[in-house]
Amino acid sequence: MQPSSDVNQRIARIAAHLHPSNPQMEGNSGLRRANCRAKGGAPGFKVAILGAAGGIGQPLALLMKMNPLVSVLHLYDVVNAPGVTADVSHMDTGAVVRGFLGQPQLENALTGMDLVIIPAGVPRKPGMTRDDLFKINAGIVRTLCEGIAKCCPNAIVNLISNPVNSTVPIAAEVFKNAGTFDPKKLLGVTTLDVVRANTFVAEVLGVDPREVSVPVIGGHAGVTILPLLSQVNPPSSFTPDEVKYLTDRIQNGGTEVVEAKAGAGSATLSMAYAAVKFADACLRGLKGDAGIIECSFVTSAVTELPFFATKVRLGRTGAEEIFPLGPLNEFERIGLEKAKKELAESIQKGINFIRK
Ligand SMILES: NC(=O)C1=CN([C@@H]2O[C@H](COP(=O)(O)OP(=O)(O)OC[C@H]3O[C@@H](n4cnc5c(N)ncnc54)[C@H](O)[C@@H]3O)[C@@H](O)[C@H]2O)C=CC1
Ligand SMILES: O=C([O-])CC(=O)C(=O)O
Repeated sequence: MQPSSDVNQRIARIAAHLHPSNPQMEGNSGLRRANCRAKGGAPGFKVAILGAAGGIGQPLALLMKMNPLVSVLHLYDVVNAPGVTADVSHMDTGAVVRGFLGQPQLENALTGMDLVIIPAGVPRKPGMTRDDLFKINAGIVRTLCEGIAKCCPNAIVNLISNPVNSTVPIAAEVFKNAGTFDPKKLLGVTTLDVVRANTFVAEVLGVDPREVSVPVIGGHAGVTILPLLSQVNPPSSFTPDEVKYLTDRIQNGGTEVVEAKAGAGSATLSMAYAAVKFADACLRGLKGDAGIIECSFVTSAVTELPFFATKVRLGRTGAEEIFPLGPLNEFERIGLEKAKKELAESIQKGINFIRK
């Protein structure tokens, strides 16, 4: 193992000198862009993706580059950021793209950002739980959040890295230690559970998934993913067999993809779609659009747990209103108790990682 300072110095040298043909990379002179009279300062939001060269990061970068609310897009990773940046920067959409490679460039990647999206970390292989990722991803999330606390403490954070049930508490502890914690601005991304629920419910009902809205509460792993089929919009009824089938499939949607990919990772394309759906909702909230409601795993008092996913209203300052669970049927009440038990342990594990 090389000492990390050596590795960091090597990465900095690579970033500064080995990509002279890539004027979007941090560390280059930028002469070409200056010669091109690049405007800069276009209206819109500044967004960073941390883990931008990964399976989620790349399609997420593509989709965020297409978002008209984004004026500046920073792509950070510990590998392959120059290639992804060069590629995405050629798209003829408004956002200016800049790349950042390795820890020495993390602070520049984060400075001035309005929204930071984090899909950095390792994905599951068949047979693993999301909690099996804790060992590696907890440390990655801690480092990245320390950077956010220092460089863009007011940014909204969309946390994708698993296990979300633990990484969100880790991020909260890091921000508390730094004195920058704003519970409204830390949002665990559970949108893929809602996207899956809408899709599977629409299949059962034989309708267009765009017309279906299923609240999914709790957390983002196994039984902590609790779809509220009694609150589907438009109001729909399901047989007990349908409820069981749908609940199982929604709770195990991630595993379904992990097994189908057979060792090549977990959901990336549907996740990038879900991440962009959620990030776009956050940006519309920041812009001042009214009535933006999404499910998210946030600091919450709707149960006795310190974090819980429910519908939230997104506004200029983040998750401005957290909605209660609403009326649950007997099946959902039993599911809620199971979800809370597992969630309590995962949350505590995240908190302990920073406190102990
Ligand atoms: N919240 C959700 O609904 C979902 C979460 N995930 C999670 O998202 C994470 C990423 O998944 P994939 O993109 O498929 O994995 P991947 O392995 O394809 O990409 C991860 C990227 O993170 C980068 N990375 C690693 N350490 C880093 C660091 N310290 N700083 C910045 N970047 C770093 C890697 O270089 C890689 O490019 C996993 O933890 C996965 O479990 C995946 C799907 C859904
Ligand atoms: O299942 C996984 O490991 C990735 C994930 O969180 C999902 O697809 O929901």
